[in-house]
Amino acid sequence: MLENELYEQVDFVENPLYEKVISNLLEQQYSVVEDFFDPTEVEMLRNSLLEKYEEDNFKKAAIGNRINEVIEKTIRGDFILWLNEATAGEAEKTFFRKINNFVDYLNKTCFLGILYKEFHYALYPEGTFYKRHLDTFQNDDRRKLSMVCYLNDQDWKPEYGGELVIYTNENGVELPKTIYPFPGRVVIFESQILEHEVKPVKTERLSITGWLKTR
Ligand SMILES: O=C(O)CCC(=O)C(=O)O
Ligand SMILES: [Fe+2]
Repeated sequence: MLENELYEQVDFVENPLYEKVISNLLEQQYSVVEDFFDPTEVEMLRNSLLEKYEEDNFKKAAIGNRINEVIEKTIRGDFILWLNEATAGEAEKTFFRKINNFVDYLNKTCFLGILYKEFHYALYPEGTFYKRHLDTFQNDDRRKLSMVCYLNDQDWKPEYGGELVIYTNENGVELPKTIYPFPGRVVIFESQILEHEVKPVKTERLSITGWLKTR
């Protein structure tokens, strides 16, 4: 037993990327990282998303919880497909391996107690948006951290729109932070604290969005 405990401590390797995310979260309640996934992983996920979208597997995103869903195009206009880890393909398996690794790290270092996760692909067609909201308005206060990974084309330009705007608050003053959905970029933020919105997109915008949840 003692031997095992010792091994567990020796096993722990500090991960600079995850450490950066953690200190960002502590300091400003959100973090933006460019190298959470490598370019081949992003490309695989992007292709998988597009394939599934073309096969018509996506549905119009709703608001409210799963029992009380309302489709409200004046609030959000994206199409989504929930991911199932158990039946995931190669691209999604790789995705979940990394997410699980990250969750383990968070639970070991921050005692966040993340027990569940849920992720969906999202596609915002031209002209769509997601109005300012809090992710816990889905009646799910177990959502602790929101994660978005952008799967846009390599030549994505700021003028294509679809910025994520996070409304931070510094000493009682609201400070909107604009984050462009460049491919491979991952945004992580406190689900219960930070309101945010997706500005109208001028061209199709692709991502994976998900939540790390407590019990
Ligand atoms: O795609 C994004 O940048 C954010 C999406 C979002 O806010 C949501 O799905 O709840
Ligand atoms: Fe959101």
